Amino acid sequence: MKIPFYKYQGAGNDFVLIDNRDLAIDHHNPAMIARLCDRRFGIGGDGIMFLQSKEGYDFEMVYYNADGQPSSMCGNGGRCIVAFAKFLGVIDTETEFLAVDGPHYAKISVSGDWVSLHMIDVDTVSRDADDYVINTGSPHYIQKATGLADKDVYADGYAIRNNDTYKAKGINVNFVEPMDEGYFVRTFERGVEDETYACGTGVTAVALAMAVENGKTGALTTPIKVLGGNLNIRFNYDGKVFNDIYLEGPAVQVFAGEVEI
Ligand SMILES: N[C@@H](CCC[C@H](N)C(=O)O)C(=O)O
Repeated sequence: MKIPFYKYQGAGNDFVLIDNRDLAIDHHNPAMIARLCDRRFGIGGDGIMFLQSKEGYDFEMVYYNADGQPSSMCGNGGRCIVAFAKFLGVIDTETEFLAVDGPHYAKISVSGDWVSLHMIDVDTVSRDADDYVINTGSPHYIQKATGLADKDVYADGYAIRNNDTYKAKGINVNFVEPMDEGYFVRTFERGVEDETYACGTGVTAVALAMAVENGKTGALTTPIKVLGGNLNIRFNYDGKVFNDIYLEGPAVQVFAGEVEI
């Protein structure tokens, strides 16, 4: 059967988007999902999302990683599906939708290509030696780096993601270096098993870790440059809990088509 699809990217983190409000597509099919995300044999993407109806919400976000497996929250995916919902006429400029980690509020620009996404509160910051481990909807490892532009992020990220501590459940690995008023971040993503051009829950975790690292509290804003563009994270931190966390950045439709499933 042939189905329509849309391709979106948020700071270079790219996704296949499918309108499944009529539940015509049975997406519990890892081989099909992995084939659609394959960059040579499919459409190509770091993940795929199905927009579905959900009582009490504007819509539900059903997310799969490129490996075909359902996973935890995708921040850039969340921003892209909000842009998709606006494109479909499901929402106007504000929304409350349901994702795997719970309800999310988001606001989208009138032009439809800039999304500010409310993320879950965070009350736990763990350490692994000098590094940080934080769950912002997905699990993240954060390590400071120097010379990040030239770092072998695949090799170093792969080694941490597959060490004895993290191998079974997996973890996303973020390397961070100060830059201008904010930071430069590169991420090795679980479920893609490679470096991606951006990771929304990842840069959010980095911003929180750097607040702890630098002893900063209050209303904070952290601009972050990634391989695919620029993202911004706003939040409040009282020294114990991070709340009112917003992940902000571009969410753009790249092309549309039909694909055989
Ligand atoms: N790219 C995402 C994260 C997607 C989930 C991740 N690969 C995982 O399985 O933990 C983002 O923008 O947050």
